[in-house]
Amino acid sequence: MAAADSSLSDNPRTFSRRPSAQASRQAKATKRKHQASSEAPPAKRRNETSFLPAKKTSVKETQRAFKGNTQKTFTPKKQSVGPSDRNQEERPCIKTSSLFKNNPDIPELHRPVVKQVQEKVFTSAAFHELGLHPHLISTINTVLKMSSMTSVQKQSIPVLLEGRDALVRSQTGSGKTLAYCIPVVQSLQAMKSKIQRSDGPYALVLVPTRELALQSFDTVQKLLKPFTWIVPGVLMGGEKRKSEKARLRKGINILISTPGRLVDHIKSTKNIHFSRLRWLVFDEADRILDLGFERDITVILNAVNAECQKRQNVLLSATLTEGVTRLADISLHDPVSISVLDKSHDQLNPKDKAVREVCPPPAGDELDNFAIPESLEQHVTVVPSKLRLVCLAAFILQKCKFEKDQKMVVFFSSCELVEFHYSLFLQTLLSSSGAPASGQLPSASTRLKFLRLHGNMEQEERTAVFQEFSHSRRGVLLCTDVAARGLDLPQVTWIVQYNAPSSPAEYIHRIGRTARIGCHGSSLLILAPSEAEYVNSLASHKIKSHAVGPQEIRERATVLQTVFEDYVHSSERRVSWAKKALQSFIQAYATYPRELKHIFHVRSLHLGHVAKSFGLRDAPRNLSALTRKKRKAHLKRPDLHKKTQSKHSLTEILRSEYSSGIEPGVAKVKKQNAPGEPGSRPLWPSLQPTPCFGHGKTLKWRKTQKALQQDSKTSQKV
Ligand SMILES: Nc1ncnc2c1ncn2[C@@H]1O[C@H](COP(=O)(O)OP(=O)(O)OP(=O)(O)O)[C@@H](O)[C@H]1O
Repeated sequence: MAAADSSLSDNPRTFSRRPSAQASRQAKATKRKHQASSEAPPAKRRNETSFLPAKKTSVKETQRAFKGNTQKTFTPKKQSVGPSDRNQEERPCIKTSSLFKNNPDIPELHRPVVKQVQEKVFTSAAFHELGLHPHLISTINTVLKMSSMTSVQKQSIPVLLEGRDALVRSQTGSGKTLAYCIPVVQSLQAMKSKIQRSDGPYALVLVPTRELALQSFDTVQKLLKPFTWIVPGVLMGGEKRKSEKARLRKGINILISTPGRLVDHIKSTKNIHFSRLRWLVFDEADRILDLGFERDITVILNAVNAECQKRQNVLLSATLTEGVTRLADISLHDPVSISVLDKSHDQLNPKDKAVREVCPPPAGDELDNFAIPESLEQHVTVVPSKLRLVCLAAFILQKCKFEKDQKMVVFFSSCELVEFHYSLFLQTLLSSSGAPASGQLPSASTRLKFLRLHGNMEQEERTAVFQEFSHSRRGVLLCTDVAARGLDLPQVTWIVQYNAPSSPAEYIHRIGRTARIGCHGSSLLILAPSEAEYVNSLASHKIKSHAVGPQEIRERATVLQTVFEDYVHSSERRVSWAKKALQSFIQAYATYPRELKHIFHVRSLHLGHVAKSFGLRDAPRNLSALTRKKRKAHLKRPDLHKKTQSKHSLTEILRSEYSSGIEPGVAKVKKQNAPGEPGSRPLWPSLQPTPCFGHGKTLKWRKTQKALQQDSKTSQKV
C-alpha cells in the first residue's frame, strides 16, 4: 500500500534558507542522529538544514500560508492577541521547523489479501418469542425501544435461560449487554420465593472500568423497572466507600462492580456475602485478565466459591483470547460456546453459519480472527514523526470543525499524553479560549469541543465527561484505553488511534466505539514509517485497513506546526511540560509486547523528529541519557528501583486507569516484582481448587496457574 501522503517527504519550495553557523551545526548533529536511526533520512545536501534559520512570519505570510482550497475556512483572525502573539512581538524572529525535509521514505506497504470475518448484527426474531415475562417484553419494547433481537441475543438468551454456563463472543456493539442482562432479570423475577433486598447479591457482574460499570448499571436499572423489589447497585473505585458500605448493608441484589473495588469490600465490609448468588458474569473477560486483575479475580472467586457452589457463570467479549479460555477453564462448568461468526465469508466453511457448540471453545486460529462491524471503514496512514502532530491537528480541524456533526474519539497510549495534547489543543486550536496563537488560526470555533478522559482524573470529572460526551452530538474526546472497552458512546463517527494499540484485540475494541449496532463509522490509525509493518500484524488477525492520506497543504501544516512550537517554547515551564509528555510517550512505547517489538522499538524512533510532534524544536538533550542513567542505577542498586518507579513506572501508567480509586493518586497501584524475582509473590496466591471445581479440575488449574505466571512474566518484562 502506498501511503498517499508520501509526497510530504519531498522538499518544500515555500521557504528560502540561509544556513547560519548554528543551523549547520544543528544540521550536522541531526545528520549524526539520522545515521543512527532506522528512520534515517536520505543524505542531505550541504545547504539544507533541518531547522530553518530565523524567519519573520507576518500576518500576510500567514494568510498566504492558509490559502488554497480551504482558504475560506482558514482566514486568520487579525485582532486577537494571545501570549503567543505577544511572544512574536517580543521576539523579532520565529524559528520555523522544516517539516518536509529529511523525513524517512514512506515505505510501500504490502496489502495482504484479508478475508475479514463478518457477523450479521440483526435477526428477524422478536423478543416476545423467548417466553419472557410480559412486563419484561414491554419494557424492552417501550423503554429500550427494541423489538428484534441481535444475533448474539438470539443465541445466548435461550441458552442462559436453560441454566447453562456460557462463553459468548460477538463483535463490538452487537448487544452483548442485553444478552446477559435479560436472562438475569427474567430468572430473578421468576424466583418462587420473592427476592428481598436484604438477601444480598443474586447476580454479580464484573467489568473492567468504572464507566462501563455505570453503563451496565443503567441498562439493568431500566430492565428492572417493572420489578421494583429487585435492587441493582454499582460499586466502583473513586466513589465514597462509606456510602457504598451503607448500600451494601441495606442490600444489593444485582451487583455490578470493578474487580478492585469489590475486593476492597470483600476484605473490609462485613455485610457482603454471596450465599444466594445465582449468576456470575465477567463482561470484557479478556480485559479483566489483561489488566493484571488476576489477584483480584482470585480473591473474588475464593469469596464466592466459599459461600455458593451452584450458580450460572457467563464470560463475554468481542475478543476471545487465550486468556479468556483459561479463565473459562476455571470459572465455567460445562459451558456452551457461542460465537456469531458468519462463516459464509469463510471460504473453508461456506455453509456453516452461527456456531453454538459445547466446550471446548474455539481455539487456535479461530481465536485470532476477530469480527469487525461491516459498516466500519478502517483507514491507516503513514506519517513521518515530524508531521504527526500537525497531521492529527489538521485531521481534527478538518473533520470536527469544517464538517457537520462529527464526533471523534482519539486514543493515546498514556494519561500524560492525553493531558498534553488536550491542553495544547485547547490553547492553540480554540481561539475562543484565548488561544495564544489565534492570530494564525481560523476564527473562533463554534463546532470544535475538546474533552478528555483518562484514569488519573478525579472520578467525579470522569463521570461528568463520560456523560457529556455520551449525550453530545459532536466533539473530540482525547482518551486512553480506559475508554476502549464496552463504552456505548452514541453517534461516534471517527476513531483515531494516534498511538498504535498493544494488541490486535485492543485495536478491535478501540475502533469498536464506532459503527455500533449497524451504524456507520470510520477509523484512522496513524503510524510512523518505522511502524508500517503493523498493518501486516493486523492482517494476520484478519483485520484489513485501507491506506489514506490527508491531503495536507504543506504551508498550512508548517504554520500549524509553528503555532504549536511557539506555544510550547513561550516559557520554560511549557518546554518542560512538553518534554515530560515526550518522555511519557517513550515510556509507553517501551511497553509494547515482545511480539510487536520488531515494529515498535524505541531504537527505531528518531528522537528529534518525535520531539516535533510535541511542539519541541529539538530533541531534548538529556532525555535518553536520563533513561540510560536510570536504568544503570537500577542495575547497580535494586533498592532504587522501587523508589524511582513509584511515580513513573510503566506498569503504573498503564494500570492507573483501572485501579479501584480507594487509595489516593497513582501511588495507589502497588508495585509488584515480576514473578520469579526475589521478593516476588506468586500470582493467584490464595486460590485453592474448591469442591466446585471437582471433575478433575485441580490438575487443570495448576496448569492454568503456571501458564498465567508465564504470561505475566512475559508481559512485565516487555
Ligand atoms: N436488539 C437490539 N435492538 C436495537 N438496539 C440494540 C439491541 N440490543 C442492543 N442494542 C443497542 O446496541 C448498542 C450496543 O450494545 P452493547 O453495548 O450491549 O454492545 P456490546 O456487544 O456489549 O459491545 P462491546 O463489545 O463494545 O462491549 C447499545 O446502544 C444497545 O442499546
